[in-house]
Amino acid sequence: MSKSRYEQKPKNRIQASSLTLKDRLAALKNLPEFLKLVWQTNKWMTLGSSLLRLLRSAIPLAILYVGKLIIDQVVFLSNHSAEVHNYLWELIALEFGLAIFSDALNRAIILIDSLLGDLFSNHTSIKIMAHAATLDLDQFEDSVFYDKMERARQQTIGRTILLSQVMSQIQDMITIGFLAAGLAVFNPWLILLLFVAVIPSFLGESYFNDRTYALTRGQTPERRELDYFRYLGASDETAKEVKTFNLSGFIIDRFRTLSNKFYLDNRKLVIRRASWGTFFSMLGSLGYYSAYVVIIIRTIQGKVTIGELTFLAGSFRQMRSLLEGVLTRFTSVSQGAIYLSDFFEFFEIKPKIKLSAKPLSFPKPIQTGFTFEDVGFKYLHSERWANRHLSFTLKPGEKLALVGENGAGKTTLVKLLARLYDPTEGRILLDGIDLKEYDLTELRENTGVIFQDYLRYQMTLAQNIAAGNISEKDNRNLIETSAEQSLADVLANRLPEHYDQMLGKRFTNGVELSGGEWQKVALARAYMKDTQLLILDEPTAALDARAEYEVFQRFAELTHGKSAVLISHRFSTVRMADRILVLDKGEIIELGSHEELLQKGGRYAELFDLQAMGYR
Ligand SMILES: Nc1ncnc2c1ncn2[C@@H]1O[C@H](COP(=O)(O)OP(=O)(O)OP(=O)(O)O)[C@@H](O)[C@H]1O
Repeated sequence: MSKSRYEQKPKNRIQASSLTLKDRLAALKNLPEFLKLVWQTNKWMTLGSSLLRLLRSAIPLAILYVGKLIIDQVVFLSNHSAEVHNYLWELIALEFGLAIFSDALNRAIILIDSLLGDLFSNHTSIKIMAHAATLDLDQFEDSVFYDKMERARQQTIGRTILLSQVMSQIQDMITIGFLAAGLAVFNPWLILLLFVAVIPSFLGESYFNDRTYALTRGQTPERRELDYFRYLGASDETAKEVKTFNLSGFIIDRFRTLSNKFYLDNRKLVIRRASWGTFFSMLGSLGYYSAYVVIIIRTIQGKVTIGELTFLAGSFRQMRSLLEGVLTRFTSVSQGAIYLSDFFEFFEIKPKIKLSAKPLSFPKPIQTGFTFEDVGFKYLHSERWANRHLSFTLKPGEKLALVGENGAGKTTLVKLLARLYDPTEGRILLDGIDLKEYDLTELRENTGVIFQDYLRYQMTLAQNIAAGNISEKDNRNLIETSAEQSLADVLANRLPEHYDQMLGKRFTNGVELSGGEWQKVALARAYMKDTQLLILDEPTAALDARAEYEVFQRFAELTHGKSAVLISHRFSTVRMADRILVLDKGEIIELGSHEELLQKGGRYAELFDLQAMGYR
């Protein structure tokens, strides 16, 4: 079996089990791409936030320096019993002004960050949805892919936090630069002492972040299971079955076991982290007080003034907390940068269905029809053939019914016809040319498929019908005609808000429909497009006998001249088709008209008699 694109190890893949500092630094290379994304989200806000932060980063040094001047001035005045003159008041006013300015800058930065964060989160969510839309059906059916998409999706909030973290990181580093320059003028050794005090704490943080990351990542599949049980246990869609089968005890037990396992795993790590964190923080305080002692001794010796003492002690204290912040934040920034790998990797996943370089236009009308040439198909990760050795032609205008037991491969066949998958072996031709040569968008526009597991959109009736051809969502005439054709118009007339009625129970004023009513609504989608091929996969299973009869009468009239494939277990429906294709274990065992197959006395005749007997 060939390896799928997303199973291969991408170049920038970082293995989760052991994350070294090198890995973390390597992950930082995702940041330029990330910042580009931020820039694309909103240029002006990005620029504004950067400028304000630059300004803000110079303020601590300025305040400390003005503070030193004030204290020196006060000491001078008190030693010389001199008159307080304007200079002191000016300094105090300056410091006051700086404090107010700094506060205003902070608020402006928080404001811009939160707005930019919202926009950024919307921007990336839209990008994820847009990319997911380009991928193939079987990629969604693969759990490896699904986990990756989940991680890319769930990290939306994480990425928004990362945004302000990266910005703050840059700002704090510039502030440290300013403070270090000030400190270096008086005593460069203090800076060295500072680093020695802070680095153990950084290494500790870094180690524990690695463990947390590895743990969280390793838990992704189980977390999905946990989310699923949470949904099963408390959702309108599951409530009915959970109640009648009395499943809540089972669901709660499973949830409890899983969530308890997470709790215990996490608790161990959190406790170790807290203990080591306390120890490292003590080392930091030791460093600070050592420096403090050095400065005090030098002040007593008269080598620095009292003002300088406060300046140095203040600078040192601020630098320590900034440096600790920067180093701690480094681990979360690199953490975020590693999660970004998941995000960017998701965008590296390419659809497997290859588009033709020079796509052909869909033929109008179809000349010779769709021809299956020894087509076989295996689902991803499956060793079994779902379809094999399929050879037949669906002629233009022909109505073909597919018959076969559960799992015989009927739905798979129509998915191949609609090019939701490409055959594993053999070819499907349209008018003698491989289906792969045709423009995929045109192919989709010219084929209408209603699957047995169609979606019940929690939207209005009109929107539910318009889903069949969303470009016509405002074409009320078309929507109403489609509803008439599928018999959904009676329902529309009955609903209080008619076509604007919200369906389903999820949103306010929603009305729940019966199974058959939903099916009529879904069927209306088929009539929204003037397609050349229509596929109905068990479209009438939930309809009552009269409705089914009428639906098919109309279907035959409305699709006159068009090709159609019907899947049904009801022979009253099946017999209306021009030809019937009988599948068994993915292979064709019979093909012919109702009369021909009855005469043949094979599987079709046997199944037909079986059903007919039930009605006698
Ligand atoms: N997404 C999938 N991934 C893997 N295997 C699948 C998938 N869908 C179907 N199969 C398998 O392929 C085989 C054919 O399934 P298919 O849905 O085509 O049958 P069907 O004839 O439409 O059945 P039914 O009458 O029950 O709808 C089955 O054995 C099924 O287990």
